[in-house]
Amino acid sequence: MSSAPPRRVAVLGGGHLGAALARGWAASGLVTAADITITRRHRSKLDSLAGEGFGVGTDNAAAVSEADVVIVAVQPAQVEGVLRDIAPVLGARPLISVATGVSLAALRAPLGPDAVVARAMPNTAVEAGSSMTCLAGDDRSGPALEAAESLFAGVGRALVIDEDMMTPATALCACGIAFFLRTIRAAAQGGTEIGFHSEEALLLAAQTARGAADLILTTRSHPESEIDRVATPRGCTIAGLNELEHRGFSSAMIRGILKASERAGELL
Ligand SMILES: NC(=O)C1=CN([C@@H]2O[C@H](COP(=O)(O)OP(=O)(O)OC[C@H]3O[C@@H](n4cnc5c(N)ncnc54)[C@H](OP(=O)(O)O)[C@@H]3O)[C@@H](O)[C@H]2O)C=CC1
Ligand SMILES: O=C(O)[C@@H]1CCC=N1
Repeated sequence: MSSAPPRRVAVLGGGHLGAALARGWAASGLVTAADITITRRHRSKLDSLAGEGFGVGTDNAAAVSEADVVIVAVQPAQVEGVLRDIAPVLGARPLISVATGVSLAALRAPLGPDAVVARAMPNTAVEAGSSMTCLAGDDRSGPALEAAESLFAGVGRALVIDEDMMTPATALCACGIAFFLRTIRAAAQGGTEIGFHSEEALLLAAQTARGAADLILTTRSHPESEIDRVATPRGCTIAGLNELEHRGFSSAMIRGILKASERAGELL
């Protein structure tokens, strides 16, 4: 069971993921917007988050000083500089990095060996409370891993994995949401070609995708068993499925995941 979520959170790096995290935690009720401070260098780009009630600023060390837990959400190559900024004030606060490819050892290098750090790999569905987030820590991560479990379980599902699986997790979950989004978009495009207005086609495709995911998550059955229940002999489903496979659908998805994993492993 995860412990109570931290009261005050500093999100260093209010870009796409940092903003999604802040909004997801506030929407879930896990942390109030006023207790989340988001930083980035360009203050004006934080105006809309400030308007939503979040604390915003450009001073990482000041944000850390007022927080119970720190989230690092800058690009991988920017992590080291941010950690150097905050090293003098971090103390024993748990720090969770969502940066791709930045190891626990690399996080501790500028902070010192006793820094309480963990890694998280969520996807942008944190904003909708529906992320799949993988977490990793080691024997010195204690409170950081606990804070990560409670924060990320509040905006989807969280699973602790070995650190050496964080790169594959990046490809399958963090990049993977883009692949499923493209699949939904493509299905909607097909829907429009067969007669639906685009907004209707998108709704139908997205709810159908959600249904497919819910079937697997609630029944724990295998996708192929579920497909067998849909595909009536000589019917339209098997005709469509076989056409997808003739066009390389499964192969394209598998290759996309492999490529993303390969690139994720090269980011630093
Ligand atoms: N996007 C996603 O879906 C996912 C991303 N990740 C990881 O999350 C991290 C962020 O990715 P993403 O949100 O896409 O990237 P973005 O480029 O959108 O966000 C990074 C943000 O960091 C800010 N930043 C840069 N330097 C500093 C600094 N010194 N202090 C404070 N803020 C700073 C930038 O703003 P400014 O220029 O104004 O400073 C920018 O808004 C990456 O490491 C990525 O690997 C992980 C999982 C999913
Ligand atoms: O594309 C990227 O590099 C980041 C990491 C995973 C998702 N977005």
